Amino acid sequence: MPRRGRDGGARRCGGRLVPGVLGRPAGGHLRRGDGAVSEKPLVVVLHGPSGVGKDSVIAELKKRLGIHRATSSTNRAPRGDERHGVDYYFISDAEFRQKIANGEFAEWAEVYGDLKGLERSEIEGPLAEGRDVIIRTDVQGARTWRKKLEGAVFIFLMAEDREALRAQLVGRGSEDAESLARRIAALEDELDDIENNDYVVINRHGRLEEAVNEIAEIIRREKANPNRPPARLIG
Ligand SMILES: Nc1ncnc2c1ncn2[C@@H]1O[C@H](COP(=O)(O)OP(=O)(O)OP(=O)(O)O)[C@@H](O)[C@H]1O
Repeated sequence: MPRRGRDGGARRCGGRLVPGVLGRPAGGHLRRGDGAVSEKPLVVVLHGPSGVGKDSVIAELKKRLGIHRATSSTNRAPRGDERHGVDYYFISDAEFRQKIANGEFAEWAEVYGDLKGLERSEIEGPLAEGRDVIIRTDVQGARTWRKKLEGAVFIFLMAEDREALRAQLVGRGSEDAESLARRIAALEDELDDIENNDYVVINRHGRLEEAVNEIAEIIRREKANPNRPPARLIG
């Protein structure tokens, strides 16, 4: 895959990643050979370590770009101030299983005893309307989406200091030993996956806007990229 960016800019993977700020301002739409402007709706898959700022970034992107945040469904009950249609679609176990049987999920899994999945309509519906979609996931989800999505852009959101992420997990002090070990293993798994993404964006402390600007720029550029196949679910 081609590298992008200069001056330590966010780069296309394919070798060693050097994250940072995109190297050059984008120009207008890229043009195909026949002169047609390519401006296709995009699917972005965003993942990164726990607490790195995924929700904060997506909330800003929604405000700015109107991108559709793909909302997962679950058979578990809402917790705390979780809201139906915002955090998840909270549906009954029977309804969830019926949707599995109907082939309505693009992907689903049992996670610590709860069923969670993303319906195809959460991706295909907005795309059909010409809207961009962002999927928030974890590293396992990213691995799955790489096989199930064509034309999607994978962004890894990272903190400026990987040691700080470990320290943050340990320092929370709220976890029992088993849960802490699980979270640290998940962190290592996320970090091992960095090179499999198209871009790495750093969310620097106190500089959320820069990370949002960078991702907005990636989206703008990738939507205009004539070499990117139209985003679609495979199968
Ligand atoms: N650039 C930043 N500077 C300072 N604080 C930030 C920044 N980005 C996010 N935060 C804060 O860090 C906390 C975690 O952010 P957020 O919930 O967006 O992360 P997340 O990756 O979605 O977390 P999780 O994976 O645990 O759901 C929030 O309190 C948020 O306000």
